[in-house]
Amino acid sequence: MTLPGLHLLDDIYTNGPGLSIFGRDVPILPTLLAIFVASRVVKLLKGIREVNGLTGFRVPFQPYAPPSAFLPSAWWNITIDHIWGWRHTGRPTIFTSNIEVAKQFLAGSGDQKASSVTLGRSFGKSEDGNRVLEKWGNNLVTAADGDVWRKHRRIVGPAFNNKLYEMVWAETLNTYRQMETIEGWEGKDAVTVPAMDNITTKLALLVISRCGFGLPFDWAAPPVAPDGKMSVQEALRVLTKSHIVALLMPDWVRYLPLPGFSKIREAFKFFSGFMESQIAERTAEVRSGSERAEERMDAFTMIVRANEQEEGKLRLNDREVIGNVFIMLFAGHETTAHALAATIALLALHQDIQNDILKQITDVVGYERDPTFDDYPNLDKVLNAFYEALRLFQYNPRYFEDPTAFKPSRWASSEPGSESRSEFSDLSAFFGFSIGPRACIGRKFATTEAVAFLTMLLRDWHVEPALRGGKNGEVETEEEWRERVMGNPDVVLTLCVKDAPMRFTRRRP
Ligand code: HEM
Repeated sequence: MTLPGLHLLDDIYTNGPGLSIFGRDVPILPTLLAIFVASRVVKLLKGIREVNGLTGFRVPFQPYAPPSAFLPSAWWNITIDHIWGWRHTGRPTIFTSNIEVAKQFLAGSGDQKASSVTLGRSFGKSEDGNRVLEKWGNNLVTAADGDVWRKHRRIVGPAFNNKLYEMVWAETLNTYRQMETIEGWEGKDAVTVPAMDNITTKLALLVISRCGFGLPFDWAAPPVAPDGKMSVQEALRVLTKSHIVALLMPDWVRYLPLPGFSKIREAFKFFSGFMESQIAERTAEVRSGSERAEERMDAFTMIVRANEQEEGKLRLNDREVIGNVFIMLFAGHETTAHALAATIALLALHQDIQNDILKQITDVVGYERDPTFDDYPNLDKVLNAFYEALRLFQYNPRYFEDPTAFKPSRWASSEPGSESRSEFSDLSAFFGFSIGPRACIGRKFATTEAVAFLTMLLRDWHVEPALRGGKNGEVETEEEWRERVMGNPDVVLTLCVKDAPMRFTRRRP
């Protein structure tokens, strides 16, 4: 290949790894490095110009994307740990805890054009940062362009309706019961769970599998299908567990002979084929107007159904359908699981709040029947605890009095029983699900699951921290437990509490 003045491959093939630029021999690696550095500097300067020199961080790489994700957190490299480290500062930057600034970015149309009025450019989603989430196909989360986003939202939006939330409620109750049976809680007066997150992660995976994908998985996962191959449930589990590797690494890395990679490879291949066959099956069902298609209320089938009603450019192709179904797993699984584990850990540390919530549960539902989705608006104290646990990763004292305190009551409204009361009639200070048109589409999915699970769990079990015994028979204090479990969260896809050891004592026979 010959470019004017640059004879790159010619030289590598004929003279070894040298490079000739304008007739001069230069070493290849330093030259490529210099080109890379120069390109980053140009990008950085362009970025600073686009924000009109707004003060803030000047970093050479897109946070969370490679190579930033693999480099240590430092003043020149922003990672998720960085944001956690600043949680008390409330300092306005591009990574901001200032709600007014955030609103300028997030309010407006899907591509956030409104922000351009103030900041001199369109602040859409970052293509670099989101590319890793497109492994399975373009989707709602990654769509950077407003028209593309609207196309996805038109198809995916209708799937998030009350029928889906009723299904989420019912499946959460089913999963709770399976958990009690299979984890051996039944018939016991007390149970110790070494890591709460393991339970909530499994719960969230099963609920999303059933309600998002329409796959009726069980708590007891058979790793091998009857034909001896990897089961669908096992493939999904492997993909979920390995998603950081799977997402951040280029595809070819999966083919390296490294431990565990053959399983990831097998799961990827297996699940891609499985999803394609599922699309074909569901499309055929929807087209034939079969009873089965009418009965299915899962998000996947609803997306296929909505897509069937579109034509031409407005239709999603198969890869985009898979992308949208799969993104629910990444957007809705860990997030819900970690927030739930944190809520349970915080309730264990605040017995008074736990008792107050229990009182509401028993007043609304009693002990004789299962809670139903109709109870959801009246279980606002349960929901507020979940919101407050999410807020504890957002500490700006300008908006929250006593910001480090766990106070679910700060979200209470004066109108008991109204649907809006726990849905933040005053949304202005709550950013847990983001705001504006790109806010979380799965918010009610997550809150429905959380309220159903917490209602069942807290009605049956009293929750407290499982304190660790020391060498000389000393037992750690609750404060030490809190610091150990919650003081320095892990970063997986999102922030999460460390393994939270919990003790559950049965409240009634
Ligand atoms: C506690 C649980 C959850 C939290 C804290 C959460 C948080 C968020 C946040 C902050 C965003 C905005 C992201 C951005 O601007 O880049 C978002 C978007 C999104 N979330 Fe969630 N989420 C949760 C649960 C779910 C669930 C259960 C689902 C699906 C079943 C889901 C699906 C999505 C999707 C598809 C988007 C993109 C929306 C769009 O761009 O139009 N999330 N979520």
